Amino acid sequence: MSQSPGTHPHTIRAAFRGTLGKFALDAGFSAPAKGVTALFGPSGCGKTTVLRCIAGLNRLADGVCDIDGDVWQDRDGTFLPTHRRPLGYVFQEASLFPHLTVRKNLLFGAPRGDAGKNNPVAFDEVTDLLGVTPLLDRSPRNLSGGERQRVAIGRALLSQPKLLLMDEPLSALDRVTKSEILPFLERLRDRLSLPIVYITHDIAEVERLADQVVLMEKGRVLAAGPLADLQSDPSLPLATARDAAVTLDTTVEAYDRAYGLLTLTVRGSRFFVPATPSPVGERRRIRIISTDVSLTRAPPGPSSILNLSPGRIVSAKPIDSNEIVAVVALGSDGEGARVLSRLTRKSWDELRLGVDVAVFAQVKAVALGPGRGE
Ligand SMILES: Nc1ncnc2c1ncn2[C@@H]1O[C@H](COP(=O)(O)OP(=O)(O)OP(=O)(O)O)[C@@H](O)[C@H]1O
Repeated sequence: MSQSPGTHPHTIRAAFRGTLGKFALDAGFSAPAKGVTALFGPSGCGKTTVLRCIAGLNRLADGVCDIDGDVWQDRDGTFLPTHRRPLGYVFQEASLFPHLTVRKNLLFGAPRGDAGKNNPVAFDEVTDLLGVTPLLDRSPRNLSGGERQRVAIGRALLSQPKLLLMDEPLSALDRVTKSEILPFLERLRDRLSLPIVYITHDIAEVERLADQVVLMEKGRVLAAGPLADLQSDPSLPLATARDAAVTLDTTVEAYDRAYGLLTLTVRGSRFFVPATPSPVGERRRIRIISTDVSLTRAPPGPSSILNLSPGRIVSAKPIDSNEIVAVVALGSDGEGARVLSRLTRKSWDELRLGVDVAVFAQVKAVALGPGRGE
């Protein structure tokens, strides 16, 4: 595999331009080679095509694919065939070998003997992370859809990839099974230092899993960057959507056992959230929906709303003739984490709000609790 001083360690660089049938693709992005990078956009915008180009399954001559310092494709004609690219690929539906046990399915494609001596991903760790240890001696024939998909993810991981590609891995599953698998994917993201490129058209999956997002539309990249940056950019469609939200990665500061409330800190603020106990220092991701955030100009009197933070309006955009979305940077210096507040134009006018105006952002704690923010 070629590695030269001109390459980009710790980075995924992918850019592909060309046509497939009638479809024109001109999509490029760079992202840190760690955590989950979500390719997000409507059906038919080219997400799978980009993933297939990264895998070497589609070949566009005008293409660059540089994964953590290794060049898989370049405009000078470099093009590694798929089997020489150390990647795992998880599809919408798991295709397991029906005549092999779960254990043999998992080990299929795993390096053996000397080649497997220094495997960074250990068998026991993967089966434990994915909760498939009790299934090892079973046949895939009698596994549920969710169990099959967890085995398929395990098999991809045990091939010891440098990059894991996942193409809508939850879309064939029902809502309950999806919500059962999401915590497994969060654990993979948090415990393994393996970059994942994850396709979805479901914003809820992006909010739960993504560290970076590549926003696609009609074969092009609209924007790419850290999830919170894209969510709080009013020029992008995420911020003005009816269900717009920001996700904040917070740290557990305390737990109030008497009231069942976690205190979570984030740059410029802290939030009280109804939740089960979590160890101090643990990372916790919360989701704050734009319609749950209200603004005041002056600190309010006694209120049932537990979460109150000073901040500053940094940008705003009309959604239609009646509603506006404001981006508020939290903290007394107005430099902290950003949240969205969706409000009526009437409130906007009556409070004389505008960019650079100091405000207090309020969020009910119950809006951040189980089933809402968590
Ligand atoms: N090899 C090909 N030849 C012709 N057209 C193609 C080829 N590959 C993809 N396309 C077309 O490119 C477009 C983008 O498809 P792609 O599957 O990448 O979109 P997507 O964003 O992943 O959509 P979905 O979420 O529905 O899977 C589609 O119109 C598809 O028909």
